[in-house]
Amino acid sequence: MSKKTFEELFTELQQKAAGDPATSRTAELVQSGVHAIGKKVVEEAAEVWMAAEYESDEAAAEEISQLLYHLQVMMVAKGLTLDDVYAHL
Ligand SMILES: N=c1c2ncn([C@@H]3O[C@H](COP(=O)(O)OP(=O)(O)OP(=O)(O)O)[C@@H](O)[C@H]3O)c2ncn1[C@@H]1O[C@H](COP(=O)(O)O)[C@@H](O)[C@H]1O
Repeated sequence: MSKKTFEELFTELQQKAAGDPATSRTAELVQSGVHAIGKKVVEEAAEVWMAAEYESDEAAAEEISQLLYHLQVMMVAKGLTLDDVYAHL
């Protein structure tokens, strides 16, 4: 299992965003644009809900990680930083 913090993942995604879509899912998603990323955010959010209600804690944790990943991709695509978001916490 790979382990990284939320902040470490965000730094990695910022670097990957301008990379090769053939080898980076992040680059592929960022190039596909906010509309396509938004659909993934909604899809992953629904999967979090279903896993939390009907599946194991491990499955819920995995779906939550995928939602956090796609939220970060949206932030990168929009040019938002962690501080932009943390300002509202
Ligand atoms: N944490 C993630 C991560 N979480 C989820 N995903 C992607 O989200 C997908 C999960 O969504 P789905 O189950 O809907 O997958 P899918 O059905 O194939 O998606 P669609 O193509 O059909 O939309 C996974 O298959 C991955 O492609 C992630 N892709 C990358 N990362 C991390 O991001 C970093 C950069 O990755 P690359 O940009 O690929 O180099 C690395 O540290 C990765 O570990």
